[in-house]
Amino acid sequence: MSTPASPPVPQHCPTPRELDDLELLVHGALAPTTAFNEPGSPVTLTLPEQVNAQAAAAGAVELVDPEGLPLARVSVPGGEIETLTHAQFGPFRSHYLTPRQALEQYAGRTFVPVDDALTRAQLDQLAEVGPLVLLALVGHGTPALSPVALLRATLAAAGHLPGAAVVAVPLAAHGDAEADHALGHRVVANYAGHNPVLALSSTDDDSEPPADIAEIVDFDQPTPERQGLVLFFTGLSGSGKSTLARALVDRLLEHGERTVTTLDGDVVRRHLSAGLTFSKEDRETNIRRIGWVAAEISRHGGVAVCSPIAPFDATRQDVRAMVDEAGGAFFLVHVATPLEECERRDRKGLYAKARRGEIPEFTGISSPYEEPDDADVRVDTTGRTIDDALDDVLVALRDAGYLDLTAEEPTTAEFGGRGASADASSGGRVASASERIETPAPGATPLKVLFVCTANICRSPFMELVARHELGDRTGLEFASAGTHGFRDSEMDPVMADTLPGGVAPDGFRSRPLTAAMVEEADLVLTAEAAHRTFILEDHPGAFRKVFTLGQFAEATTSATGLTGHELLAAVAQRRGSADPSLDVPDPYRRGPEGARAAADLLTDRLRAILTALVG
Ligand SMILES: Nc1ncnc2c1ncn2[C@@H]1O[C@H](COP(=O)(O)OS(=O)(=O)O)[C@@H](OP(=O)(O)O)[C@H]1O
Ligand SMILES: Nc1ncnc2c1ncn2[C@@H]1O[C@H](COP(=O)(O)OP(=O)(O)O)[C@@H](O)[C@H]1O
Repeated sequence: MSTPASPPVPQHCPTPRELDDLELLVHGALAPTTAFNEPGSPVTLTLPEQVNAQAAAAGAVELVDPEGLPLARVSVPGGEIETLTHAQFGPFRSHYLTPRQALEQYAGRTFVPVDDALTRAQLDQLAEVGPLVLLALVGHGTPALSPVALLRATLAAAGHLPGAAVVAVPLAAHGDAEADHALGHRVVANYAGHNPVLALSSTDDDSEPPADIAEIVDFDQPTPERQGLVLFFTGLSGSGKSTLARALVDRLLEHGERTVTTLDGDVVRRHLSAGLTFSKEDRETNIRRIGWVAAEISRHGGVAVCSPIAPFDATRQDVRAMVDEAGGAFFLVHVATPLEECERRDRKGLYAKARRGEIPEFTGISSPYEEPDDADVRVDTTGRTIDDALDDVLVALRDAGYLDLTAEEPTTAEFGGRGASADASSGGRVASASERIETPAPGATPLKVLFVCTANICRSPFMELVARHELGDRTGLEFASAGTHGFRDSEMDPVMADTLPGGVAPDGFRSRPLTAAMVEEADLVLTAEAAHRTFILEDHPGAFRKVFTLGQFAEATTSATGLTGHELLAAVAQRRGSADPSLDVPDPYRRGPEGARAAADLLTDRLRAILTALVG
């Protein structure tokens, strides 16, 4: 009879703190402690419930590094360690010695524990001591500098102390100052053996590190203007997350000093999280993916603007921790528009469907939304303009010391010349902003205007045909149109065509879907609705200076009197208002002759204002 197979030993990747502890344990640096979870010891290993159950059944767990390399087998219960592989990767790996190796190589030297960048005064103190080993205490959670920066700074310090060696010791922080102090003593004593240990005198306030070390510190601790930043909007569907995030991204792009990545809930679900459902588990996966990408962006000093619902507090905390670990700052905006208002807006008709039971697990209706109590700012958008609501976010961002985007948009030189005010502090930005905009002489090149609606059969052909009729080609303006979801080669909708003014025939017109080349080629893109503008900017964020809704552009031109053509475009690009959906021209398709007439009137009014402004 064959014996039953023993259950497989589960694998587990420990936290960075536990990995550091593992390395010290297998190096004998924590002697006499040689195992995890000894009574009263801060050196603990916590296994997730499921792994723990499997490990208990198998009698052990295999600890792997983040890439899956098996490092050690740990008995469960017991915590005794059998080494499988020593850690092989990580910056400056060759400096990670065991106490035994350090003692063999550096017998007779003075051992100096280092947990911060050394100052000139400390270097002067050490220069008197003789042969040294600098023990860089570079475990996870080092308070002053990141582990790799502390090691770099210690290596740089060794460059100031002829003959000094550097040994890296992954002594992590365990969140208990007293226990960590005792642990530090023990580890240093194990490395130093019988050799002398020198505790550095606490840093003299006036003494700074030398320039090469200061540079390493600066790089590791970027000023708020250079630190990566994750702006995370959370709130119910329809609360205004995407709208505010989009407006904020515009401001960031206008500011021009940061790289910006947008991670909108809907957009992420079409790409990064395609296929995920709205179950609690899938929502958590979705948010952790967003958090992971955002954290990586922040690691490299970028700004990530995220706007998912993110209904669960624990997942938002996970994202905060990921960003924190990556050295970025996490700024949480709670778009706290109440459910009643979101449901009243119901832009996508989803609340109505959810109420009818057609969408299960709909946030706020049949799935929970946990309100954050750790938001940096809380904005209820009810009854407020987008600019007004955005202002709350901008003020909070400024007051928290991250970014100041509250200043008026920089004014162009052209506007300045016409009496608009630009204070001295924004002078530099005025110049750079106007330099970025190409303003060819009026008349030098035709100005290409592209009208966009959904299917390119009602509103956008109306605009194209009427604009051409009113102005013709003689004014140096060219008109075209396309649809965000347009069919190819359809005729203009006959009901809408009936509203065309006398003398304008729809005969030769055929619809076409919008392409990237069309957006690229146009000098000005005018959309019927804010949603069309959003659609375009999602794929062409850099086009934000030339894509406007018709209503938005018409409003903006009223304050740019005296300018025409390309100059007018440049000016509006600088000081445009928001794409407020209340300025949209609603879709007349299948709304009968009355709907068509209403749309035609609205379009004609706005078009006249715009054409008059463009040609002067
Ligand atoms: N069941 C259910 N519950 C909530 N929302 C739903 C649901 N089904 C589809 N949608 C649409 O998906 C958008 C929310 O996706 P998110 O990825 O932001 O949600 S989550 O953070 O994973 O909970 C959300 O978009 P926003 O309105 O932009 O928030 C909805 O349009
Ligand atoms: N002050 C405001 N801030 C943001 N959105 C507003 C505001 N007032 C009205 N709205 C409207 O509310 C809707 C919010 O939709 P959206 O930004 O897509 O929300 P979410 O991304 O949270 O689902 C938009 O139609 C927007 O125009």
